[in-house]
Amino acid sequence: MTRPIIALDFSDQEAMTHFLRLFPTHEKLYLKVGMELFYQIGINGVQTLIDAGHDVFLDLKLHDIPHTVARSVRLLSGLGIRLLNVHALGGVKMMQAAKAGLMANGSATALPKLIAVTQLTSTSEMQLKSEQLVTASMMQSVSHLASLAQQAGLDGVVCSALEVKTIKQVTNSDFICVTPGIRLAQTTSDDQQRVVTPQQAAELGSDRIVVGRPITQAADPYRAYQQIKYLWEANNVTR
Ligand SMILES: O=c1ccn([C@@H]2O[C@H](COP(=O)(O)O)[C@@H](O)[C@H]2O)c(=O)[nH]1
Repeated sequence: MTRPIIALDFSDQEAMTHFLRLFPTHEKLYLKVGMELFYQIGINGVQTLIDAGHDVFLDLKLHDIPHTVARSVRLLSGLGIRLLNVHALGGVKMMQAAKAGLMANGSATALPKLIAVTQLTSTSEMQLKSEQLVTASMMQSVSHLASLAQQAGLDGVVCSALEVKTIKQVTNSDFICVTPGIRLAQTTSDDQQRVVTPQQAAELGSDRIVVGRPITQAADPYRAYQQIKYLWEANNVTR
């Protein structure tokens, strides 16, 4: 069974440590370190999480010229993290460079899976048209970006669970779909636009769900984690 990935969106190590102390020490978690926390704890902080037995998704959404992304991915690939991502909007050449950077890492640790963010789950269909001037639908844009990521040799994408079925049709069933934008029914969506419940994500075929505020800002984060894990796993028979 795949555990939900918990987005550790905290501003410093102290807040992160306080949060992790709410979980039993034997519980090995799948944790996502994003930009906010990484800028504070850096590579050493990520190493601390790995040394404690947790799996780590380093969500830095790299998006720069191919040379810069390749060198960054090469460096980050040796940390022992499980997942690393770039932005598909950087283009095929940038994603190919990222893959080449990954393969050029000579460290003995297992290399992470490399995935690409398609359209952020905080982007609505309306924003796609009015701000990005994209005339295609959200589904077309996301599945096109997923095809480009596959073409560049990446392992999968970050998308909304709403797009998983179409992505798997245009790529293949093994192409990994990691899906944030998860909310329990009848709760706030915050800044997320393309949102589903853990049960829906499972039914729609997500490979991994990413959950932040519904756990980190819950009155009882461990209880919220267990509830979401149960709802996800109970509906997810194949993973
Ligand atoms: O399209 C994307 C890509 C990444 N994220 C990240 O996932 C979490 C979601 O947090 P919530 O509090 O559950 O909304 C957050 O760290 C984002 O940076 C995303 O939401 N959408």
